[in-house]
Amino acid sequence: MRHPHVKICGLKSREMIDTVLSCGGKEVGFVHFAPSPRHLAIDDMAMLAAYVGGRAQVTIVTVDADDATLSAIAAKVRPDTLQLHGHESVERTAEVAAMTGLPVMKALAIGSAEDLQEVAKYQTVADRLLLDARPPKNALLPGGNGVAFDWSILTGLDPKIDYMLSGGINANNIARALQTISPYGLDVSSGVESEPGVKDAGLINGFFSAFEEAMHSMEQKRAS
Ligand SMILES: O=C(O)c1ccccc1NCC(=O)[C@H](O)[C@H](O)COP(=O)(O)O
Repeated sequence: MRHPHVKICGLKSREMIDTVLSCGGKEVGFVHFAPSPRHLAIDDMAMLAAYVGGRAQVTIVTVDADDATLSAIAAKVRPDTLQLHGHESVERTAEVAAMTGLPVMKALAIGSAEDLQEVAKYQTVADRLLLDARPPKNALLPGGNGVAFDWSILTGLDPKIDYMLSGGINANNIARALQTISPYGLDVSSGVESEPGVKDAGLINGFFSAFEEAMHSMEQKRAS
């Protein structure tokens, strides 16, 4: 049984990075998208990435960013992964990977079984896929909205395709998510916030406890 790797996204401070690392988080995400309450300037992301210092993977979230922005992120922040969370086409995704030389994670919105066709297209050019909920109507952000989708849709996915599950995951639903599907990674943001953009150490600890408990009880069930 695989033990998914957890990414906590939208971190903005050293203190919260420390909390995530002490809980066993393997990846941290910084958001570079001005309308987001989690937005960070490139220099601030570079400072926090240096603070992480290889203790976890660093992923930078961008939304339809231009070449100059992506090049500046690659040069100054030097993340492990660039997350493309906008309407980047298959061609643009390949272009960004070639231009920056960085592994690219393409976020795809999932709302129905038809959306799995997009997964098949993008998995040929993206190093990783993040399967997220469709943003609610009139949402200002394409991600980080705290909404979940029907995870059972993903049971129709080719089992050879690795993906990170995202969208509305929290301490209360993580057990159900893991009973439904087996992603290689989990991505959490709003579920560990006290208000949009404000991470909460208690909620981060609570999420990791619920995650480990869910894994433990599934492993015990398998063994019995
Ligand atoms: O989090 C944001 O503010 C954000 C803004 C613009 C594009 C993407 C954004 N977040 C991307 C993420 O990877 C989130 O962690 C993911 O959508 C899950 O968020 P949530 O449903 O809040 O857990």
